[in-house]
Amino acid sequence: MNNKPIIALDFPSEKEVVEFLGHFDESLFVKIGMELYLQEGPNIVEKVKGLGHDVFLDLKLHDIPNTVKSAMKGLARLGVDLVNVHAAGGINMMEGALEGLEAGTPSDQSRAGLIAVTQLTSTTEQQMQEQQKIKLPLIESVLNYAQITKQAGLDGVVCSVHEAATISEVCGEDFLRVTPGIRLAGGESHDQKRVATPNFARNHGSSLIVVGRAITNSADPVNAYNTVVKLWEAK
Ligand SMILES: O=C(O)c1cc(=O)[nH]c(=O)n1[C@@H]1O[C@H](COP(=O)(O)O)[C@@H](O)[C@H]1O
Repeated sequence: MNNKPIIALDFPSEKEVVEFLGHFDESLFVKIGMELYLQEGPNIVEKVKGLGHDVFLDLKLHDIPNTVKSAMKGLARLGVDLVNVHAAGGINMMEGALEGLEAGTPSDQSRAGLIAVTQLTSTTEQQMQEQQKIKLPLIESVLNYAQITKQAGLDGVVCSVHEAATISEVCGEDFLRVTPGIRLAGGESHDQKRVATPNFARNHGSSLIVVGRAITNSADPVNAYNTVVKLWEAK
Protein backbone atom coordinates (compact mmCIF):
# COMPACT_ATOMS: atom_id res chain seq x y z
CA MET A 1 0.00 0.00 0.00
CA ASN A 2 1.40 3.39 -0.91
CA ASN A 3 1.21 6.37 1.46
CA LYS A 4 -0.19 8.99 -0.94
CA PRO A 5 -2.98 11.18 0.46
CA ILE A 6 -6.25 9.30 -0.10
CA ILE A 7 -8.75 11.40 -2.07
CA ALA A 8 -12.36 10.83 -0.96
CA LEU A 9 -14.44 10.49 -4.14
CA ASP A 10 -17.66 11.65 -2.51
CA PHE A 11 -19.57 12.16 -5.76
CA PRO A 12 -23.13 11.14 -6.68
CA SER A 13 -22.29 9.11 -9.79
CA GLU A 14 -19.62 7.70 -12.09
CA LYS A 15 -19.94 10.70 -14.40
CA GLU A 16 -18.51 13.15 -11.84
CA VAL A 17 -15.81 10.65 -10.84
CA VAL A 18 -14.56 10.18 -14.39
CA GLU A 19 -14.58 13.94 -14.92
CA PHE A 20 -12.66 14.53 -11.67
CA LEU A 21 -10.06 11.81 -12.28
CA GLY A 22 -9.61 13.08 -15.83
CA HIS A 23 -7.82 16.15 -14.39
CA PHE A 24 -4.98 13.94 -13.11
CA ASP A 25 -2.27 12.25 -15.16
CA GLU A 26 -0.86 10.10 -12.34
CA SER A 27 -1.93 7.09 -10.33
CA LEU A 28 -3.80 8.09 -7.15
CA PHE A 29 -5.03 6.48 -3.92
CA VAL A 30 -8.77 7.16 -3.79
CA LYS A 31 -11.64 6.34 -1.46
CA ILE A 32 -15.01 5.08 -2.64
CA GLY A 33 -17.57 5.65 0.07
CA MET A 34 -21.22 4.88 0.53
CA GLU A 35 -22.58 7.81 -1.49
CA LEU A 36 -20.93 6.58 -4.69
CA TYR A 37 -21.04 2.83 -4.01
CA LEU A 38 -24.75 2.80 -3.17
CA GLN A 39 -25.54 4.47 -6.48
CA GLU A 40 -23.11 2.69 -8.79
CA GLY A 41 -22.47 -0.65 -7.06
CA PRO A 42 -19.36 -2.82 -7.43
CA ASN A 43 -18.82 -1.68 -11.05
CA ILE A 44 -17.49 1.65 -9.86
CA VAL A 45 -14.68 -0.13 -8.02
CA GLU A 46 -13.76 -2.02 -11.17
CA LYS A 47 -13.91 1.19 -13.20
CA VAL A 48 -11.62 3.17 -10.85
CA LYS A 49 -9.17 0.28 -10.44
CA GLY A 50 -9.16 -0.10 -14.22
CA LEU A 51 -7.96 3.51 -14.46
CA GLY A 52 -4.91 2.45 -12.42
CA HIS A 53 -5.78 3.89 -9.00
CA ASP A 54 -5.51 2.21 -5.56
CA VAL A 55 -8.88 1.99 -3.79
CA PHE A 56 -9.98 2.30 -0.16
CA LEU A 57 -13.56 0.97 -0.09
CA ASP A 58 -15.15 2.80 2.83
CA LEU A 59 -18.48 1.11 3.60
CA LYS A 60 -18.04 1.12 7.40
CA LEU A 61 -19.73 -2.24 7.92
CA HIS A 62 -21.50 -2.59 11.28
CA ASP A 63 -23.86 -5.53 11.81
CA ILE A 64 -23.94 -8.94 13.50
CA PRO A 65 -20.73 -10.97 13.02
CA ASN A 66 -22.22 -13.47 10.56
CA THR A 67 -23.62 -10.77 8.28
CA VAL A 68 -20.39 -8.78 8.25
CA LYS A 69 -18.36 -11.94 7.62
CA SER A 70 -20.49 -12.85 4.59
CA ALA A 71 -20.50 -9.29 3.24
CA MET A 72 -16.71 -9.08 3.54
CA LYS A 73 -16.30 -12.40 1.75
CA GLY A 74 -18.13 -10.90 -1.23
CA LEU A 75 -16.27 -7.58 -1.08
CA ALA A 76 -12.92 -9.42 -1.05
CA ARG A 77 -13.46 -10.37 -4.67
CA LEU A 78 -13.42 -6.70 -5.74
CA GLY A 79 -9.66 -6.52 -5.22
CA VAL A 80 -9.60 -3.28 -3.22
CA ASP A 81 -6.54 -2.21 -1.24
CA LEU A 82 -8.20 -1.12 2.01
CA VAL A 83 -11.64 -1.69 3.54
CA ASN A 84 -13.28 -0.78 6.86
CA VAL A 85 -15.82 -1.66 9.56
CA HIS A 86 -17.01 0.12 12.72
CA ALA A 87 -15.09 -0.95 15.86
CA ALA A 88 -18.35 -0.41 17.79
CA GLY A 89 -19.52 -3.70 16.22
CA GLY A 90 -17.21 -5.43 18.68
CA ILE A 91 -14.39 -7.97 18.64
CA ASN A 92 -16.48 -10.90 17.34
CA MET A 93 -17.77 -8.79 14.46
CA MET A 94 -14.27 -7.62 13.56
CA GLU A 95 -12.93 -11.18 13.72
CA GLY A 96 -15.78 -12.20 11.41
CA ALA A 97 -14.88 -9.39 9.01
CA LEU A 98 -11.28 -10.58 8.89
CA GLU A 99 -12.30 -14.23 8.40
CA GLY A 100 -14.65 -13.26 5.57
CA LEU A 101 -12.02 -11.11 3.92
CA GLU A 102 -9.42 -13.88 4.11
CA ALA A 103 -11.85 -16.51 2.86
CA GLY A 104 -12.99 -14.38 -0.08
CA THR A 105 -9.61 -13.14 -1.29
CA PRO A 106 -8.62 -15.00 -4.48
CA SER A 107 -5.45 -17.07 -3.95
CA ASP A 108 -3.51 -15.03 -6.54
CA GLN A 109 -4.26 -11.71 -4.78
CA SER A 110 -3.14 -10.24 -1.47
CA ARG A 111 -5.75 -9.50 1.17
CA ALA A 112 -6.99 -5.91 1.47
CA GLY A 113 -5.97 -4.02 4.58
CA LEU A 114 -8.79 -4.06 7.15
CA ILE A 115 -9.26 -1.14 9.51
CA ALA A 116 -11.95 -0.07 11.99
CA VAL A 117 -13.54 3.33 12.57
CA THR A 118 -13.18 4.46 16.20
CA GLN A 119 -15.03 7.70 16.95
CA LEU A 120 -16.04 9.51 13.74
CA THR A 121 -14.12 12.73 13.13
CA SER A 122 -17.48 14.54 13.06
CA THR A 123 -18.01 13.69 16.76
CA THR A 124 -16.94 15.96 19.63
CA GLU A 125 -16.15 14.74 23.12
CA GLN A 126 -19.33 16.40 24.41
CA GLN A 127 -21.53 14.73 21.78
CA MET A 128 -19.94 11.36 22.56
CA GLN A 129 -20.55 11.78 26.29
CA GLU A 130 -24.13 13.02 25.92
CA GLN A 131 -25.39 10.93 23.01
CA GLN A 132 -23.40 7.69 23.35
CA LYS A 133 -23.30 7.91 27.17
CA ILE A 134 -19.57 7.16 27.14
CA LYS A 135 -18.47 9.06 30.23
CA LEU A 136 -14.78 9.19 29.33
CA PRO A 137 -12.42 11.63 27.64
CA LEU A 138 -12.72 11.02 23.87
CA ILE A 139 -9.10 9.88 23.60
CA GLU A 140 -9.85 6.99 25.99
CA SER A 141 -12.80 5.82 23.93
CA VAL A 142 -10.75 6.00 20.72
CA LEU A 143 -7.87 4.16 22.38
CA ASN A 144 -10.21 1.46 23.68
CA TYR A 145 -11.60 0.94 20.18
CA ALA A 146 -8.04 0.80 18.82
CA GLN A 147 -7.07 -1.83 21.39
CA ILE A 148 -10.06 -4.10 20.67
CA THR A 149 -9.40 -3.65 16.95
CA LYS A 150 -5.84 -4.84 17.46
CA GLN A 151 -7.08 -7.71 19.63
CA ALA A 152 -9.36 -8.79 16.76
CA GLY A 153 -6.30 -8.94 14.48
CA LEU A 154 -7.12 -6.01 12.17
CA ASP A 155 -4.47 -3.82 10.54
CA GLY A 156 -5.36 -0.50 12.13
CA VAL A 157 -7.99 2.16 12.72
CA VAL A 158 -9.61 5.29 11.37
CA CYS A 159 -9.25 8.11 13.90
CA SER A 160 -8.52 11.83 13.93
CA VAL A 161 -4.96 13.13 13.80
CA HIS A 162 -5.32 14.17 17.44
CA GLU A 163 -5.42 10.54 18.63
CA ALA A 164 -2.93 9.07 16.15
CA ALA A 165 0.27 9.46 18.16
CA THR A 166 -1.21 7.92 21.31
CA ILE A 167 -2.51 4.94 19.32
CA SER A 168 0.93 4.50 17.76
CA GLU A 169 2.55 4.46 21.22
CA VAL A 170 0.07 1.94 22.63
CA CYS A 171 -0.65 -0.30 19.62
CA GLY A 172 2.66 0.02 17.79
CA GLU A 173 3.96 1.95 14.79
CA ASP A 174 2.86 -0.82 12.38
CA PHE A 175 -0.79 -0.54 13.43
CA LEU A 176 -2.29 1.87 10.84
CA ARG A 177 -3.74 5.26 11.84
CA VAL A 178 -5.80 6.45 8.88
CA THR A 179 -6.91 10.02 9.52
CA PRO A 180 -9.74 11.94 7.80
CA GLY A 181 -10.80 15.43 8.86
CA ILE A 182 -7.90 16.97 6.93
CA ARG A 183 -8.11 20.64 5.97
CA LEU A 184 -5.68 23.15 4.50
CA ALA A 185 -4.89 26.03 6.87
CA GLY A 186 -7.88 28.37 7.07
CA GLY A 187 -10.11 25.95 5.13
CA GLU A 188 -13.75 25.44 6.07
CA SER A 189 -14.36 22.52 8.49
CA HIS A 190 -17.88 21.71 7.19
CA ASP A 191 -19.33 18.92 9.40
CA GLN A 192 -15.93 17.78 10.68
CA LYS A 193 -15.04 18.50 14.33
CA ARG A 194 -11.60 16.98 14.91
CA VAL A 195 -9.64 18.48 12.03
CA ALA A 196 -5.95 19.02 11.24
CA THR A 197 -3.70 20.11 8.37
CA PRO A 198 -1.64 17.61 6.32
CA ASN A 199 1.62 18.89 7.86
CA PHE A 200 0.24 18.55 11.40
CA ALA A 201 -0.84 14.99 10.48
CA ARG A 202 2.63 14.22 9.18
CA ASN A 203 4.21 15.28 12.47
CA HIS A 204 1.64 13.73 14.80
CA GLY A 205 1.45 10.04 14.01
CA SER A 206 -0.84 9.62 10.97
CA SER A 207 0.00 6.70 8.70
CA LEU A 208 -2.34 7.85 5.91
CA ILE A 209 -4.50 10.93 5.45
CA VAL A 210 -7.95 11.08 3.82
CA VAL A 211 -8.83 14.33 2.06
CA GLY A 212 -12.16 15.01 0.40
CA ARG A 213 -13.70 18.44 0.00
CA ALA A 214 -10.43 20.38 0.40
CA ILE A 215 -9.55 18.86 -2.99
CA THR A 216 -12.85 17.91 -4.65
CA ASN A 217 -14.54 21.28 -3.97
CA SER A 218 -11.53 23.23 -5.18
CA ALA A 219 -11.72 25.17 -8.44
CA ASP A 220 -8.30 23.66 -9.24
CA PRO A 221 -8.29 20.12 -7.76
CA VAL A 222 -4.85 19.18 -9.15
CA ASN A 223 -3.29 22.22 -7.52
CA ALA A 224 -5.10 21.52 -4.23
CA TYR A 225 -3.94 17.88 -4.34
CA ASN A 226 -0.34 18.90 -5.05
CA THR A 227 -0.45 21.33 -2.12
CA VAL A 228 -1.66 18.53 0.17
CA VAL A 229 1.04 16.18 -1.17
CA LYS A 230 3.76 18.76 -0.57
CA LEU A 231 2.66 19.35 3.03
CA TRP A 232 2.36 15.62 3.72
CA GLU A 233 5.22 14.23 1.71
CA ALA A 234 8.20 15.07 3.88
CA LYS A 235 7.13 11.91 5.77
O1 LIG B 1 -13.94 6.10 7.38
C1 LIG B 1 -13.78 7.23 6.89
O2 LIG B 1 -13.22 7.37 5.81
C2 LIG B 1 -14.17 8.40 7.68
C3 LIG B 1 -14.18 8.23 9.05
C4 LIG B 1 -14.31 9.35 9.89
O3 LIG B 1 -14.24 9.24 11.12
N1 LIG B 1 -14.49 10.57 9.31
C5 LIG B 1 -14.52 10.75 7.97
O4 LIG B 1 -14.66 11.91 7.54
N2 LIG B 1 -14.44 9.66 7.13
C6 LIG B 1 -14.58 9.86 5.66
O5 LIG B 1 -13.54 10.71 5.19
C7 LIG B 1 -14.01 11.64 4.21
C8 LIG B 1 -13.71 13.04 4.67
O6 LIG B 1 -14.15 13.95 3.70
P1 LIG B 1 -13.87 15.52 3.83
O7 LIG B 1 -14.40 15.99 5.15
O8 LIG B 1 -14.61 16.09 2.66
O9 LIG B 1 -12.38 15.69 3.71
C9 LIG B 1 -15.50 11.33 4.00
O10 LIG B 1 -15.61 10.54 2.83
C10 LIG B 1 -15.90 10.54 5.23
O11 LIG B 1 -16.86 9.56 4.91
